[in-house]
Amino acid sequence: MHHPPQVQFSRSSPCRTFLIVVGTRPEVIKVAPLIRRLRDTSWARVKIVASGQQSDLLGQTLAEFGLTPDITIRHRDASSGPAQVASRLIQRLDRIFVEENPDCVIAQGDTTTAYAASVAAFYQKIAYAHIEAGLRTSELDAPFPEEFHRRAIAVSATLHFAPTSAAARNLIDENVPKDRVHVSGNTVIDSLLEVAATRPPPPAEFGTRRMILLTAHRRENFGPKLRDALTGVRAFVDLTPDVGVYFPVHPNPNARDAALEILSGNPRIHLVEPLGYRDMVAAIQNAWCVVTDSGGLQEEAPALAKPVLVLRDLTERPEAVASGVVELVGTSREGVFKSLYALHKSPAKYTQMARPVFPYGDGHASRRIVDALYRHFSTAQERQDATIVPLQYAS
Ligand SMILES: CC(=O)N[C@@H]1[C@@H](OP(=O)(O)OP(=O)(O)OC[C@H]2O[C@@H](n3ccc(=O)[nH]c3=O)[C@H](O)[C@@H]2O)O[C@H](CO)[C@@H](O)[C@@H]1O
Repeated sequence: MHHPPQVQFSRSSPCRTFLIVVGTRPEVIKVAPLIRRLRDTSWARVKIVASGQQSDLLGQTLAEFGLTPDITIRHRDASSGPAQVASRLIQRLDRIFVEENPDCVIAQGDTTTAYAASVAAFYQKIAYAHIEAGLRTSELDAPFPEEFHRRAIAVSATLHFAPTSAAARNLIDENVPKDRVHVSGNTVIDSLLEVAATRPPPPAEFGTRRMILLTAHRRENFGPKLRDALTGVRAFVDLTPDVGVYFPVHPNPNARDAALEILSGNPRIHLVEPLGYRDMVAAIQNAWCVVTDSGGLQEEAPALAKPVLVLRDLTERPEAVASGVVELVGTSREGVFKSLYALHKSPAKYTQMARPVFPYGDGHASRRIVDALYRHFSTAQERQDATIVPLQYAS
């Protein structure tokens, strides 16, 4: 990955307008550093559209990052299946895109919001920049419906910002033109390193025990798979007195009900409300290991040298698995129990998995994206007028 030059733009450059569409907590965490960098330029006008895909978590995360949406989509219809949300959003975003007439729509990841924004942008012939492009599992329905969203977005996006070279290769293999694919790193590492550097204090319940930081809310795990996986965690913790669990429980009732039923009643297991990002980073930094089905945590925990056991059979993030710091353990009770037991029993295994690795970025992804956006959306004359100042990077 090369370090991009910092571009100082000519004062005479007219602005380009970017509409950034977000709908969920992880999208906000991942676009916040990009919004800040774009707003720091003299040539980009940025507007935030909050899609309302998530209600509370979206608002809380925007507030934590000091972001105020310029446009908020409110949903009178409470039905929340992907088809209902996608169809409502395509219509609403279409109208917004006509009214705002941006030069480019930017969206992140694989949510219904990112997908609906790509369809609406396509119909209005507006450029679409996809952040975190090219992640793929080999199965269209795992994760569901996110894998479909990613693949569909790639068909119509104008610019594809891939976090890794493997993700870029996936896109090129799908015939995305090479010059539209940029390996930027994942912007989540920009957010993570910035917050981690402030050394936020650990949550009160952490104490001195070895704490498992647990999160689980993937739609394809809801039901028996999630219950099995949580039962494996419970059995391990009941048998291992020096271990505890810290579980910020997702508000989705499918996740919440299973968590309360299976994990309540052990004083070493703490079920807590979703954490703000600062508290979450502190929890990762102070955890013994992370057990999760989340995508973001597979990217963050390796950078903070924490072993990750993934409650899935497949991952679109093979890089950290290949480094030996992330293990796919599936969702069977025995599999989850055995993996935790092995990590606890073998200091050599733990040391091998508790190494800092950075396959997903170096904290400078947003700079690379801003630089590529400038190169794409400026004219040759504007570029000629601009002064290019190489950035000094800390080693
Ligand atoms: C299928 C898949 O992998 N899709 C992913 C999915 O996101 P996810 O699975 O990563 O979603 P979550 O687990 O909800 O969020 C994670 C983030 O939230 C932080 N966090 C968590 C709990 C908490 O209490 N407080 C917090 O602050 C945590 O540290 C992390 O940064 O959609 C994204 C958007 O498109 C995609 O990028 C991404 O591929």
